[in-house]
Amino acid sequence: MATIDYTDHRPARLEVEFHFAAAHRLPRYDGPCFRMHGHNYRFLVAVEGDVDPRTGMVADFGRVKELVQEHVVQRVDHRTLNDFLENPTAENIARWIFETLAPRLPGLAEVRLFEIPGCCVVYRGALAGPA
Ligand SMILES: Nc1nc2c(c(=O)[nH]1)N=C([C@H](O)[C@H](O)COP(=O)(O)OP(=O)(O)OP(=O)(O)O)CN2
Ligand SMILES: [Zn+2]
Repeated sequence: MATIDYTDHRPARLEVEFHFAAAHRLPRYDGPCFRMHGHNYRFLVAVEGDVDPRTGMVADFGRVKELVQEHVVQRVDHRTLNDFLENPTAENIARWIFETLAPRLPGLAEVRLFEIPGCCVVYRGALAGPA
């Protein structure tokens, strides 16, 4: 049996993947994305923290899945994103997902959103201002 020193708390990061399909248009875009069109979005939610010595987990994958499904996926899947975001770029969608989850998901570290295969945005919350 492997030996782990459980009193030596170590951080870890978990990531859970989600999908939704939605329509959007970019009202300030000079090109085809100005017109209404759709994407199959994919996003990863990352949670960081110390591994609980009793459970051996940072957070329960199942609890993360429930929270994100309820508060994000069910609100955007098969919807028009412009109904609640004025300019639904990948950057703004990732930020909206992060800010929706942050009060509900302790340890939320990052949202990585793929709008089209090979192109993603990473949002990590507000950057620290000058000291
Ligand atoms: N930084 C960003 N750039 C672009 C965004 C965005 O949200 N953030 N969004 C778009 C368009 O909405 C669209 O999602 C991407 O279009 P495009 O690059 O044209 O990719 P397609 O796969 O749809 O088209 P191809 O011409 O086949 O590559 C644009 N940029
Ligand atoms: Zn688009």
